[in-house]
Amino acid sequence: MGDTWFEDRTYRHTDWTPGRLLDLKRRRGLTVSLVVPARNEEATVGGIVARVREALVERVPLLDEVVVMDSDSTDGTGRAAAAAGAAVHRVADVRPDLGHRSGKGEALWKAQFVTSGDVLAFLDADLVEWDTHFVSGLLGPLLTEPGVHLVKGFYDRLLDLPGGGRADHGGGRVTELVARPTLALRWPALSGVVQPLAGEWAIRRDLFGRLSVPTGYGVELAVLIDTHLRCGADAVAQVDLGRRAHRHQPLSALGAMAAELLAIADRRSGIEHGDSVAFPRFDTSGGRTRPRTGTVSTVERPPAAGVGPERPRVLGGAVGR
Ligand SMILES: O=c1ccn([C@@H]2O[C@H](COP(=O)(O)OP(=O)(O)O[C@H]3O[C@H](CO)[C@@H](O)[C@H](O)[C@H]3O)[C@@H](O)[C@H]2O)c(=O)[nH]1
Ligand SMILES: O=C(O)[C@H](O)COP(=O)(O)O
Repeated sequence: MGDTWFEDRTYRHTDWTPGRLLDLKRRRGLTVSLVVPARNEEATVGGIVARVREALVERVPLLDEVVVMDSDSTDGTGRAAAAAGAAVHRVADVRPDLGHRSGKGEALWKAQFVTSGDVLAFLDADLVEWDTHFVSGLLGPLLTEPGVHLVKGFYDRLLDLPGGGRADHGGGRVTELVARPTLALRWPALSGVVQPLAGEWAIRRDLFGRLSVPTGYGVELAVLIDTHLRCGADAVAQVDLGRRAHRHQPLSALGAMAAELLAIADRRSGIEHGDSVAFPRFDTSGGRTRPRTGTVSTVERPPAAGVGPERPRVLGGAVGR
């Protein structure tokens, strides 16, 4: 790790008040879009949008738009988000000429076609312990340091306990066991990043538009590594946001996420696995353990800046001839 990266590029959300950030934003003439990717988050997305809008649109207008990317939800996610005041886009309906993939990265990539902010900030929709400084806190380094292009949030990751209640630490299992060790071994300049997989991050649009984007959970790791490779570690900053709790995925799902992250990291080290990796799971029902074949997609979208305008749809005929 660069000797001084952590000291030079680590901030606390309390370093700036929202009012100070608004002043800086106006002086820099920048606009900010908040993007919330959501797949089946009916229980939480409405409350998240409502709180963000109240604090960061109505009270202190730091955000120019609040957009929810509805990622193939089968519940009332879109309705709840719209009722709370978000602009809602179904990912599959955005730029249909480019096809549709499932996954969180796809939602973030397509968000570039339906937002206009100079800065894009991201916030997960499954948060259960958080506050609106998760968004405003990310903006400080981007509004004060011209050399910073990507800001990651970090926090204590709480862990739900089996009998109820929450431990103050212990969440972020893939972060601790896969992402951070991978960075330490392959890109030690990034080993001071506390939460490389943080779903709360912000990036300048002109950089995001130049990066290829994994369609699944590899998006955060890829953006971090690629920002470092293109612009150097000093283009990355991190902000302490306090404490965070979210809805945990089961360990079996996290194994697939880990496999995807390793493949994405391999690709950036010159090891290519193709569009998917085989990742078996084990079925232990009936007292016997049997492997069930499974695959994890490692597809990436090309940089959005190189994607041309939407081709006109010709009713009843061929497209774009
Ligand atoms: O196909 C999907 C899957 C997830 N999400 C949303 O993305 C956010 C994070 O997804 P989640 O399944 O809760 O991921 P985590 O288990 O929390 O994974 C962590 O690690 C991932 C891999 O780096 C990051 O993408 C996440 O933001 C980070 O919270 C949530 O709002 C989801 O609704 C989608 O929009 N589409
Ligand atoms: O960031 C991670 O490692 C994954 O989101 C898993 O988090 P969890 O262990 O808190 O569920």
